[in-house]
Amino acid sequence: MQIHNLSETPSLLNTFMSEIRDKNIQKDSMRFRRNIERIGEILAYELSKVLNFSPQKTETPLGISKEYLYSNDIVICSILRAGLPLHSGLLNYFDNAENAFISAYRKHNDVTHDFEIIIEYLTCPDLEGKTLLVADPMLATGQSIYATLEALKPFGTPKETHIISVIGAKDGVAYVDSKVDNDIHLWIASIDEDLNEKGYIIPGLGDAGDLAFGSKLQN
Ligand SMILES: O=P(O)(O)OC[C@H]1O[C@H](OP(=O)(O)OP(=O)(O)O)[C@H](O)[C@@H]1O
Ligand SMILES: O=c1cc[nH]c(=O)[nH]1
Ligand SMILES: [Mg+2]
Repeated sequence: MQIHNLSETPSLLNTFMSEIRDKNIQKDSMRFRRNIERIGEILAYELSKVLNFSPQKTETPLGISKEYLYSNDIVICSILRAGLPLHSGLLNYFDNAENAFISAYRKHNDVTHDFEIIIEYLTCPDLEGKTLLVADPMLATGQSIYATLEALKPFGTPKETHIISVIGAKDGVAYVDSKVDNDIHLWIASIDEDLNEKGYIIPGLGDAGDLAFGSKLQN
């Protein structure tokens, strides 16, 4: 896997990262969602640099300009729920992308303190020859992302695959790296050191789905 860890180069992104992690600022759920969306916009811009570009003529009021425009057919697949604001950010920049949604969530067992990945819903266009972006803000153990990539296989073979995430745990990134092909890209804003016993990223930010959309009853 080709890992692009944007925290290696300090930028404006750090301001948004600091706000989503801050235990007081993150309580403003509208700001939290918008910051995840803004991070999605930055990740979209960064990954756009490795797309395929071809020259196109643009007629200005005064002449002809040559622009290099990307020609990839993009499909954005987001993991519910927490993936939704990240999805919006990506879609803000990739105007004509097709869209897929999957409900790969972690079902916690309060007795064993373990969880399993449950996939109940998946809607996806044809992926054959397309550029697939799989978006989830939190890459903790990496099991949700990996389960999603496996679940998408019957929909066709993408030309290229990019995983888009905001915060990953070192071990989760290593897990995904061990499971996927070398040519898959990971675009991520930060890779944190640890995971706790409940599978939360440390220092991380807490529960991204709850911060964006409110707490849920366990089922
Ligand atoms: O890398 P993993 O260990 O698989 O964990 C990451 C997953 O956990 C979170 O979802 P969660 O189950 O909390 O669902 P939610 O989005 O509905 O809150 C997060 O959004 C990822 O999908
Ligand atoms: O730290 C974590 C891990 C998984 N999901 C989250 O929302 N946060
Ligand atoms: Mg959650």
